[in-house]
Amino acid sequence: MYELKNVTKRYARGKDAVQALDEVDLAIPDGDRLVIQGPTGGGKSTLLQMLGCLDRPTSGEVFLDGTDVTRLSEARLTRVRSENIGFVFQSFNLIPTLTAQENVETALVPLGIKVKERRELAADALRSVGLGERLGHLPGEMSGGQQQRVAIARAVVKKPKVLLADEPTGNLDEGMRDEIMDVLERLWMEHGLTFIMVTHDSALAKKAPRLATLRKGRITVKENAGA
Ligand SMILES: Nc1ncnc2c1ncn2[C@@H]1O[C@H](COP(=O)(O)OP(=O)(O)OP(=O)(O)O)[C@@H](O)[C@H]1O
Repeated sequence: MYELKNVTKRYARGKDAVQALDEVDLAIPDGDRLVIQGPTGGGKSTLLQMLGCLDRPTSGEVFLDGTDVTRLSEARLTRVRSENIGFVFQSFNLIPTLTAQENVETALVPLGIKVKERRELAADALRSVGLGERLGHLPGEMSGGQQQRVAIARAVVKKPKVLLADEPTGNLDEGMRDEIMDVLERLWMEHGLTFIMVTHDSALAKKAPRLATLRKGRITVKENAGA
């Protein structure tokens, strides 16, 4: 469960400041599926960074399961992130010299899981996204859709509570977009994840049960009865 209270984020830009988030209040219950959209520069990625504990607000509070994460030390914040939060980005961010299995394993290293178990968990996660035959492939030997599935396996292998996705289909053609969304929706249903996705894709936004729109750092949220 997330609760954002009065979250403001300002970035310094030369002598000026950019207000990327402007007094955002937002509650996200466990197991929610929330899509965030809005014009470019509206603050979507900044909001995702706050939710992902990748950055701190200039002011305001971000509660994750009752703890104000803005007050945690860097070390505790890193721990919260590596245990609870999986990320999927538009650019798959895989390590090109590591195999699919090794890429997925990297998410388990900070959790102190032993090598043998890491390998097994990574293989299971890759099978769950339909890549059981590709464990030893390098990213460069896979299609964009397959690389994104590796990135999804890496995000969910630690069984996080929360999955954050920033334009996960932005680099993919339409066929692959549907394939990736099917994988994400299945994982959301199977694992009871809280799934928060930024997308410019209005077809995907229409399917979301809850839709947040960010414009000039200000948020509005509406339930999507048609989804
Ligand atoms: N690290 C930074 N330093 C300075 N300004 C930043 C930084 N990150 C974001 N901004 C500014 O904050 C505002 C919000 O940016 P953000 O990336 O959150 O928007 P967005 O809605 O994700 O945009 P897009 O759809 O183009 O990805 C923009 O004006 C952007 O230029």
